[in-house]
Amino acid sequence: MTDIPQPEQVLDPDALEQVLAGPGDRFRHDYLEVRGLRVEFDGFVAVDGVDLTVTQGDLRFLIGPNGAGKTTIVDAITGLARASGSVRFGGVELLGKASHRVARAGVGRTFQTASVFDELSVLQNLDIAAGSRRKARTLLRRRSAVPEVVEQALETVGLTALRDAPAGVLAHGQKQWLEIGMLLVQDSRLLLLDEPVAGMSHAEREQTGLLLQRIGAQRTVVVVEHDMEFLRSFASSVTVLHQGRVLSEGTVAQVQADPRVVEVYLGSGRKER
Ligand SMILES: Nc1ncnc2c1ncn2[C@@H]1O[C@H](COP(=O)(O)OP(=O)(O)OP(=O)(O)O)[C@@H](O)[C@H]1O
Repeated sequence: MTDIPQPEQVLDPDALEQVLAGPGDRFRHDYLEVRGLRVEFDGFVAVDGVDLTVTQGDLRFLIGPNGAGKTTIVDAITGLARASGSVRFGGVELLGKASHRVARAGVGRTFQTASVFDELSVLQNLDIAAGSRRKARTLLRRRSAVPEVVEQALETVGLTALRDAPAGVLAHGQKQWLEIGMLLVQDSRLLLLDEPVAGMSHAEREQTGLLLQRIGAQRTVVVVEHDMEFLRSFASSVTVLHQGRVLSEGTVAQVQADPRVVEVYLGSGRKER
């Protein structure tokens, strides 16, 4: 007689959850909810009661004139600027947390200037971001076995062929992609990207847009950007800020047709970047 497994032997709850959860399911209930966000610098109110809801699968662009408060919002979300109000992601309150704890809650950001280690290889940069516990000596040695998460990130950002190249030799766009890859291996489920296509060629911008769409299909992505052509091609929704407040929000077509947006941001006198 064959030994028939008992139900409790078959239904290991952890294994079952893994089987039931498709690859994208892990992100499905993620959303960013900002309420009444306020940031003050020595009496100057840079962010003045901002509400923002961004759901997983949305590719949200934050735009507005210089000084509108876009970067300060990202700083507040990531624990780099003291703020009041509320910022929740995945049900976790982020305000008041130190930036490393915000990162641990699944929130990653890039800066206007890419911050990769130029003398280390693409792979080593990703390894460090993955928080590998291997000793520095082993970390710096070329290896044959690459963790799957790193392999996947290389593939996603299109840098597989350059994995052993020093990051310093990468083109400007490739460095930005490496930084995005570093957020992926850190398992950031919310990505906040500050002017990711600034200084990129047209071809690099196109590739970056497609990359963000791929990532944005699963994760929650907020892009701070001035490049209107890029926005028109890739944004699924837009929030327009002006003097620390939300001026308008909607699809690209809706905000472009909003007379207040035309007046303060898209007006004929404004030179598009
Ligand atoms: N650390 C700081 N101390 C004092 N004021 C600051 C500080 N950081 C930002 N500000 C001010 O807050 C306002 C918002 O700045 P912020 O950088 O968020 O604007 P932005 O919309 O990102 O602009 P840009 O498009 O030029 O990057 C600006 O008036 C800026 O001078």
